[in-house]
Amino acid sequence: MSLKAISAKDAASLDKDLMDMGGWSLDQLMELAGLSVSQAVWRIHPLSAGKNVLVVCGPGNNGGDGLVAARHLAQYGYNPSIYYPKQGKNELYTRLRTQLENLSIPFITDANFKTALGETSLLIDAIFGFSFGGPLRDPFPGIIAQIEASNVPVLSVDAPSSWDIATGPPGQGPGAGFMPAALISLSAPKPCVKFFSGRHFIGGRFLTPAIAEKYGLDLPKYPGIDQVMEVGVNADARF
Ligand SMILES: NC(=O)C1=CN([C@@H]2O[C@H](COP(=O)(O)OP(=O)(O)OC[C@H]3O[C@@H](n4cnc5c(N)ncnc54)[C@H](O)[C@@H]3O)[C@@H](O)[C@H]2O)[C@@H](O)CC1
Ligand SMILES: [K+]
Repeated sequence: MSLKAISAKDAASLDKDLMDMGGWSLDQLMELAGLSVSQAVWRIHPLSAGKNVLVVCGPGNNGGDGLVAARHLAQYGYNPSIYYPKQGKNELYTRLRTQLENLSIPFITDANFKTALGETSLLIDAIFGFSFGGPLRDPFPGIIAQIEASNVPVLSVDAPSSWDIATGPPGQGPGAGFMPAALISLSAPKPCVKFFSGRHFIGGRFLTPAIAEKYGLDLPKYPGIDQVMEVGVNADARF
């Protein structure tokens, strides 16, 4: 199955429509987005495959999705840890951080990132989503390069971080060889999905038929009560 993609501009506009006209708050959308990320983890990396999950969060809402996912993962029995090198200003992130600290979920330091990378069995890339625009600014070139050089399987949230949302991986430098093992697109795939090979999921079960029609999207047919649906698998998939 392949779902229609949405541009970065339309994805931002869709979120704005949901919040300005649809009665949604950002907290609600992020909660469902993060919940779907946690369910994708359960699918590709059950507890029996390893409980340590390193969640790398960026400064925007993609990072917020990672914080929410980490909370759910802890409730499922995983041992998430968070690397949050540049916390954004929105008070929502502070509240999400408090929720995680109250579950004793560790926030690791810059100095401990390399060690944490060596100790995890899965990395969630919640660094950048559809608002990313290259080139990478500090401290992210070094972080992406370390993730790329590691053998840790990665689940990317909404887009592989460092990839241009329209044109995919950068031609050179950090991210040029970055290929996450799995990707969860939120609401709809972004155009860069055509450069991705691996297991592909869709999540963010909150679109209405009217919104889907306005943006020319497919409404995913989520089975039962699932918040996530697998939409494609490439022969190279590493899970
Ligand atoms: N409808 C949906 O599907 C929803 C999507 N959400 C998430 O929200 C994301 C979009 O969030 P945002 O618009 O906050 O943006 P992002 O989280 O994609 O990134 C924006 C942040 O990254 C920084 N940044 C951008 N380019 C950079 C570069 N080259 N080097 C260093 N830093 C850079 C910006 O300064 C900003 O702080 C989506 O991708 C998705 O993960 C949810 O949280 C809410 C609902
Ligand atoms: K990402």
